[in-house]
Amino acid sequence: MRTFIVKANKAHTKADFKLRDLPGTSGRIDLLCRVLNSAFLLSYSFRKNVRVWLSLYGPPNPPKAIRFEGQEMKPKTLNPDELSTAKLIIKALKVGETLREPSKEVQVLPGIYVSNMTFEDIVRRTLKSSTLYYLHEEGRPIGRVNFSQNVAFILGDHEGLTPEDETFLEGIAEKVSIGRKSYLASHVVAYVNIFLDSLTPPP
Ligand SMILES: C[S@@+](CC[C@H](N)C(=O)[O-])C[C@H]1O[C@@H](n2cnc3c(N)ncnc32)[C@H](O)[C@@H]1O
Repeated sequence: MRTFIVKANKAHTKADFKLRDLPGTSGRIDLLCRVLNSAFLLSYSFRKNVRVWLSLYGPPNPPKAIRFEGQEMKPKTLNPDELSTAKLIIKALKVGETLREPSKEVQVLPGIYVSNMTFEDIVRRTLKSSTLYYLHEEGRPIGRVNFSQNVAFILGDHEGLTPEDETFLEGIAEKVSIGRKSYLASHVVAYVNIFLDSLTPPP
């Protein structure tokens, strides 16, 4: 299983943004749509062995967590275009508006869940079943890491993680780098997926 956790510190936690101006009005939910695309979509098929957590901390009701579970999602739920993916996030945020409990998850569609879980909740839950890595430009080169079966990768949004996020991750997530340049979050996810594919012999 591969898990990607994106900490999106500015991403809106209510569907109060304009679909036709996602970058300007949503706290960069456009970036999250592209991450989902890179995490799940193959040409003509879909990665069932992937889970994505979007950890949203923007206004007005942080935190919100949206979990996408590849094993449960119907392949046609996620399409390559950004707008239809943004509509899935909007649906999740609308369902999440009624949630009061801190950690109860509610199903939005098969394989898509929303909750009020914090970034720390997500990380602690993931640690129970996966080795955790923090994707960072200055980390250990990805080619020198021995990956186990269940791996989880944390990455930031357009502004990266905060110093507080980084302090929390110290000692629990090794920093791993795909190169010294700062790449787009969606490109990083695509690269990690393709790199991990290359470690597994074809069936
Ligand atoms: C667009 S980058 C953020 C850049 C931002 N200026 C910063 O200071 O973090 C989004 C995320 O992609 C990941 N990332 C970007 N380049 C990377 C690299 N070369 N190796 C590993 N992860 C990278 C990091 O997790 C980063 O937070």
